[in-house]
Amino acid sequence: LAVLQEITHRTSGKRWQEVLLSEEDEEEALSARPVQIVVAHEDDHAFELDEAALERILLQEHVRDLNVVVVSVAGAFRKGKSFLLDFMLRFMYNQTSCSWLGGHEEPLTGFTWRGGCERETTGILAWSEVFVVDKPDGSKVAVLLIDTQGAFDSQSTIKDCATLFALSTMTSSVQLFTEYGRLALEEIYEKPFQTLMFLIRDWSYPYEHSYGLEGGKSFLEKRLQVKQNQHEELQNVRKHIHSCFSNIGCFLLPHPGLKVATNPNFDGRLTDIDDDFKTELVNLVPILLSPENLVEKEIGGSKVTCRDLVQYFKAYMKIYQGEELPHPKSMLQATAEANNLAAVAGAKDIYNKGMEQVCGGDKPYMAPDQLECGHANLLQVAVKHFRSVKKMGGEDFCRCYQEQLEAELDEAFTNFIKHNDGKNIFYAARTPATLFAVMFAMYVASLVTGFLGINTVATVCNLIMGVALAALCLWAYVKYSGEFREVGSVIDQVAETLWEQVGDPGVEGRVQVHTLEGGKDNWDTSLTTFPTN
Ligand SMILES: Nc1nc2c(ncn2[C@@H]2O[C@H](COP(=O)(O)OP(=O)(O)OP(=O)(O)O)[C@@H](O)[C@H]2O)c(=O)[nH]1
Ligand SMILES: [Mg+2]
Repeated sequence: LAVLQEITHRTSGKRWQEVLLSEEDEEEALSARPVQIVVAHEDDHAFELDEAALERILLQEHVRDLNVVVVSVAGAFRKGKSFLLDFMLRFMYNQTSCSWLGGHEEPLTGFTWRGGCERETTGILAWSEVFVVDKPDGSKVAVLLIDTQGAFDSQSTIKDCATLFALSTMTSSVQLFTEYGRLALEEIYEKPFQTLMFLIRDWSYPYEHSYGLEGGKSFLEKRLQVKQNQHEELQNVRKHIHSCFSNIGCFLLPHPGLKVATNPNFDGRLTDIDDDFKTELVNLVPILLSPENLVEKEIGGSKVTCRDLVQYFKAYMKIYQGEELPHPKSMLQATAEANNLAAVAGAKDIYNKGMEQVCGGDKPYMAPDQLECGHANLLQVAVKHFRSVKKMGGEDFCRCYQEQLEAELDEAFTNFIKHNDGKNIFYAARTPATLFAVMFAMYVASLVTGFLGINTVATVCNLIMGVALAALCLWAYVKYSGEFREVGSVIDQVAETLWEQVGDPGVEGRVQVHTLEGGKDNWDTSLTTFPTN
């Protein structure tokens, strides 16, 4: 569920306090701390995705295949976004307890927050621990909390703000967001975004609209009404918002009290916060985060897993690298691209897991034709999975990615073959056997030529025998110690070439043919005896 975005709005002379938009997004975490996943470079106003940090969080074994619920907070700077997120963290850590709000004297920690008028959070941060939650329907989901740089501060350009909004909420500036939503609608006929929650802080008119969700609902209905005499742009924004989100809500939060707002020594402890605020906070956070209310992130009508989310992040980040704000169409294209890449990653995972079962590291050597058979089956399963995932971008676009998938699986198969061959002790013994054979041949040759009196040839034979012996000793040392591995592989290569020239070309031939022919579903096992080339 929920991205929260603050916007300040003035209508009919009244200040519409800070509004926090809540929507559904993405992410998860590692060892309980905020991790910078998008770094903001101040000098050139560029943003950079820390892919490694993102992957460390999202590709953890226990969460990567779970559908993700991303709760991210976006909005104007200095409005208490990080502060609010820290209460969400408290809920996530203690949700079974009714006193999840924490001890009265406990300072508030988690995402860094502070008082003052200078901005604090820059770029985008994710909580390193991804929470795994059991939903009432029995499914498990991964919940990721995200904090974003505040908008409209004195150092950021409009593009910076729009980029961050768009990245964290996939919506950012209303124009970009609604426009994107409209394009996505044309293609998939479903609402592209899930939940949008406006959170209005410091609400001072409870006598007109009461605090909480109900008051927020009546207030929002009034504000989102489309009226005939409204400017067309205002009308469009209102219509678009409804057509883009499956669920729109609004929550009115009271002022937290003067200590929170003005005391420089305030450290977040509950005793310093007004009771009204705490009461409403206890109502608000479960609306966003309790298991029955968690809404999984969907893109193009399909639920997104943590693994998929990495692809989406990369794709969206890429299109924001340019000088200009991206056209909504390129955002849609990026979504289609990430859609397909995510499906490729999922299919590859199925293949790799399946192959691990068939011929993983702890499995003994298996006959090449059985291995090929396993590969052909899993290739089919993986491609079927890829095709069954709902994707945007059309058939031709999808076909390119299917080809990419098939090529990558063939490459993976080549590695599985090598790995399997490595388990064959006869295969492993090829180098010493060849060297022994060379030594023996040279020994016999030197004896014969010495007997016949052709001493030069005999000397050369002896020399070659000596070289082969030295190579054998060196090879044995490399294999034993693991040092000078390059020298070891040169010796292996030379021995392999000799083996191919004189010995059985079958094994190597099979590997070679594979690389050339890989990808065919109905593998012809008779290829195993094809000669090299
Ligand atoms: N008036 C008011 N102040 C609040 C509220 N919530 C938090 N604050 C205060 O707002 C100040 C800023 O909090 P932060 O959480 O650092 O704000 P932020 O939006 O993350 O700020 P940036 O990271 O700079 O964008 C702190 O002093 C909080 O005590 C609220 O609901 N109303
Ligand atoms: Mg902050």
